[in-house]
Amino acid sequence: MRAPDTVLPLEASGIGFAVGALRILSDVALTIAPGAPTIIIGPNGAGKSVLLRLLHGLLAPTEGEITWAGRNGDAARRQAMVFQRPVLLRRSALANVLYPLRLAGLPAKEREARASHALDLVGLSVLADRPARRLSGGEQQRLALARAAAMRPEVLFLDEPCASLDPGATRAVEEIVAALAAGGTKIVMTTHDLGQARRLAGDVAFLHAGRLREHTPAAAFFAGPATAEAAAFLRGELLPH
Ligand SMILES: Nc1ncnc2c1ncn2[C@@H]1O[C@H](COP(=O)(O)OP(=O)(O)OP(=O)(O)O)[C@@H](O)[C@H]1O
Repeated sequence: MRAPDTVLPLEASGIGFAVGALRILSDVALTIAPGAPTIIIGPNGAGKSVLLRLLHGLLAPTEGEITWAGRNGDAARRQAMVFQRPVLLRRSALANVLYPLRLAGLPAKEREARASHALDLVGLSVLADRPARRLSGGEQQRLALARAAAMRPEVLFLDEPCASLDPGATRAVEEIVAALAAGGTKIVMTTHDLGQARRLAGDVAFLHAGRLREHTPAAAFFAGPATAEAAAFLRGELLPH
């Protein structure tokens, strides 16, 4: 059950990110509300990963501000992120899921119940004792999702979670993402895969050249994007920066 003290909506107001003279994101205003997944799409180099890292708090914006439920500051305990290439400990799959739960100070019984449930959710219960780094790429990504899910985040950021996975492993990850979303976790995810965006998105944020060009409900976006750039992107055309 969702705690009443939600950290959503997450609001980015006029955020920008620059490294020296290099401007990576400009003037992004985006509200992330509870509900079906928010999918961030756009061409290579558009700034999708940087935007996700800013929202997650791994990077600090050089302009503008980010608030969680109208408050400034750290909502770190209520959100988690899974990266394109999961970083796993040299331990068993189960130990990888248990580790952050221990760091969070949860009692042993709770840790074990959550880890077992999370491994079950991603279909890895039978591989619980296998060294995590010996799992296949798809299994490692599912394990990373289990580890994040076990923390019961309200918001889960996923940066291209299927980038190096084959279609079968991709479908498996999508099913987990859909199950988490159905259970009330707010998913915010970047992807290159338009089919995946169509399958999962409640709303779509389209980034191009460091600017947020559209943020609309998915059905409206795919039926007819409002900008010429998004229309060209959907047609598979290369976009100039
Ligand atoms: N710390 C940094 N210093 C300098 N440039 C950076 C830094 N982080 C990102 N960039 C640049 O900012 C731009 C946006 O990067 P980002 O990874 O967000 O793009 P993306 O939309 O996720 O692209 P892709 O689809 O290829 O993963 C790129 O040109 C990248 O090289």
